[in-house]
Amino acid sequence: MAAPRSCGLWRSCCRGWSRAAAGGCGLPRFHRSRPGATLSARSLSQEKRAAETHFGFETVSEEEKGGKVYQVFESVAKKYDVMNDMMSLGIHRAWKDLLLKKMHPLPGTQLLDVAGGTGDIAFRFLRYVEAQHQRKRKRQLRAQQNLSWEEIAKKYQHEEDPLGGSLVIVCDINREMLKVGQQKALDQGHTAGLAWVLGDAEELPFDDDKFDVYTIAFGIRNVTHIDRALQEAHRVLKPGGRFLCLEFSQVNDPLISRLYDLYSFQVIPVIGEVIAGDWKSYQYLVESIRKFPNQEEFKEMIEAAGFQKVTYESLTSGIVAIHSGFKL
Ligand SMILES: COc1cc(O)cc(C/C=C(\C)CC/C=C(\C)CC/C=C(\C)CC/C=C(\C)CC/C=C(\C)CC/C=C(\C)CC/C=C(\C)CC/C=C(\C)CC/C=C(\C)CCC=C(C)C)c1O
Ligand SMILES: C[S@@+](CC[C@H](N)C(=O)[O-])C[C@H]1O[C@@H](n2cnc3c(N)ncnc32)[C@H](O)[C@@H]1O
Repeated sequence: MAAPRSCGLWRSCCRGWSRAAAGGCGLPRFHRSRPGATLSARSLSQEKRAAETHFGFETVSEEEKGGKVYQVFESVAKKYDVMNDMMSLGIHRAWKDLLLKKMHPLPGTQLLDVAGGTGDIAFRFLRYVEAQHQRKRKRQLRAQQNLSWEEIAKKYQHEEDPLGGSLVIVCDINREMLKVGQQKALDQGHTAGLAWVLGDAEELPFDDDKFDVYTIAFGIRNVTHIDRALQEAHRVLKPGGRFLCLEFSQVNDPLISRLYDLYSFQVIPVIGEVIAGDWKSYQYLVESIRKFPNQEEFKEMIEAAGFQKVTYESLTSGIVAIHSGFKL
């Protein structure tokens, strides 16, 4: 795959995006009944239940959820980065750095960052591979004996790709989040090795076996059908490729858990209201965290999607966890 030089927005033709952007319409794809099929009262009520899901603590239909999630991120996009620093006192940066450390990408890595939003993982990836590439080049130069200074200077001047062929695609369902990310990329001078794609985690607009690494940070909690997003992750990874997910998880220490609940429910929505004028979106954030499966349950879901050697590491007493798996 050739590394795109531009960081323009590729609009995917994926149906999922247009449905969510339009506020949710269309039939749930996996719970449709066959035309003409007669359903007993019991199976009818089962169908109804199956098409329901949650949006925070609220019960909503599966069709509604995508539109509601879209509105949340459309609303918070402009204040998203500042809110994260404020609410987490900058701790989210350390969690994201740890994700990159775990990934340890080498020059040439093709990364798909799903629900990539404003590009935090993508920019870290670019900085990481660039530093790796520099180190490799220095090692090679040191290993070569008897080079003249002209030869050394030439090697530095003719560095055609500082990323060594690496590429990151940021894929997100929300146009506003991507717009903020693109502006950040310009401000931080990231132009090469980066592409932005509008697309749904449940229906990725990419061919099979394309990427070395798939990441999703604080994104999978918002997806309507987590199992479908995991299957899509498995499909687009190359054999040998790695899945990495950074997500809120379950706090295991009872004392920390009480303080955490207090902070989550009493402080976070207030900060949301004061800084972003948006209580509801931050209430959704803390509620959606409580609805997400714990470390072990999520590990099982990743395994059910076909990943092997699935492991996880809990960070900050389990407030978040990084799950890892391989397509073998
Ligand atoms: C709409 O959807 C979203 C919007 C977004 O902006 C972001 C996301 C996705 C999230 C990220 C990208 C990550 C960054 C965002 C967050 C971490 C915000 C979510 C935060 C929580 C769910 C709570 C946990 C927060 C932390 C661990 C960060 C550190 C915070 C503190 C140490 C607390 C600071 C203390 C004060 C400000 C004092 C005032 C507090 C009170 C009076 C309440 C009582 C609180 C305490 C006594 C201390 C708090 C204790 C804890 C947080 C638990 C223990 C902490 C540790 C083990 C370190 C998105 O989807
Ligand atoms: C909390 S943000 C995370 C952004 C970024 N990964 C980070 O760590 O800062 C969640 C992102 O998930 C995106 N999202 C929600 N549902 C999605 C879906 N079905 N497909 C792709 N992205 C989705 C949202 O638009 C939003 O940008």
